[in-house]
Amino acid sequence: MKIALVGYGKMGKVIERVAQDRGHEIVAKISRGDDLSIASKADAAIEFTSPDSVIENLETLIQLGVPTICGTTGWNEHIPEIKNQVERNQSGLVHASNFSLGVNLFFELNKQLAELMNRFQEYQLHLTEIHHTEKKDAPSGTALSLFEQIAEKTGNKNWHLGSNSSEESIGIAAIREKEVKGTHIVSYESEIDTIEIKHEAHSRDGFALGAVMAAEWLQGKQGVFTMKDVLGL
Ligand SMILES: NC(=O)C1=CN([C@@H]2O[C@H](COP(=O)(O)OP(=O)(O)OC[C@H]3O[C@@H](n4cnc5c(N)ncnc54)[C@H](O)[C@@H]3O)[C@@H](O)[C@H]2O)C=CC1
Ligand SMILES: O=C(O)C1=N[C@H](C(=O)O)C[C@H](O)C1
Repeated sequence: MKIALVGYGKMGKVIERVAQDRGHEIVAKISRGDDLSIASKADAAIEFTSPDSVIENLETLIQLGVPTICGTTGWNEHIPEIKNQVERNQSGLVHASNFSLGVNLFFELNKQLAELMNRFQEYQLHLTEIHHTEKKDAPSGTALSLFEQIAEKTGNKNWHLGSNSSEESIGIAAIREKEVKGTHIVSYESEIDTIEIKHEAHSRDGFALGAVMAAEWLQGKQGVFTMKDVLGL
């Protein structure tokens, strides 16, 4: 498969290695300010840039009709308008706050735990995410996905940045430390004890492998998908 990398930062570089190991060819490495139309010669574009660039990039890639994988976080409020554009142009898009197999399994555990714990009001829930100091968005896209999964099971509608939750709102602590690839913790705390589930990425390879597998899976498909569709969860 011919792949165009849109964004050649930390993730773009790992995706290049993983894609080449799987026998794919990188036909374009697109940086900020470059002409995106070069991506039209690729079978798939893999977009990992930044929250201020992603919407313009996606709009152009959809118009070019290039099947697109988007890992950039921090644009959830634009999902409905991007979905409309994909449908109008009959193109294909996989987007996910986290492309790793481990986190997508963790998401399933999170939903099951939320359903169980919702019956026990003595436990208070809070979320923690830890990332490297260069990260632009807070909370992380993955933490917001964890929150949305819990909200769907419990009806809890609000979150705020911080480590303490209240009756009305779940606290999401966003911690920034050098070199941390991505750690997410869901904690249920009572006076007596704490129940926690945790996912810790040891490298960026899992995110990159998931993105390349999503590009392989998307070939010949139309519509908007997430990693749940790719993995058949
Ligand atoms: N969904 C997932 O599994 C994962 C998502 N991410 C997300 O991916 C994004 C990128 O992460 P990193 O690679 O760590 O960031 P990074 O800052 O190392 O790399 C981003 C690159 O995109 C470039 N860029 C910015 N605007 C651009 C544009 N308009 N066209 C082309 N290139 C442009 C930047 O100059 C930079 O080189 C972030 O939003 C991050 O949250 C990161 C890891 C996993
Ligand atoms: O910026 C990162 O690095 C990461 N971003 C994603 C997120 O916001 O959830 C996924 C992963 O945790 C790494």
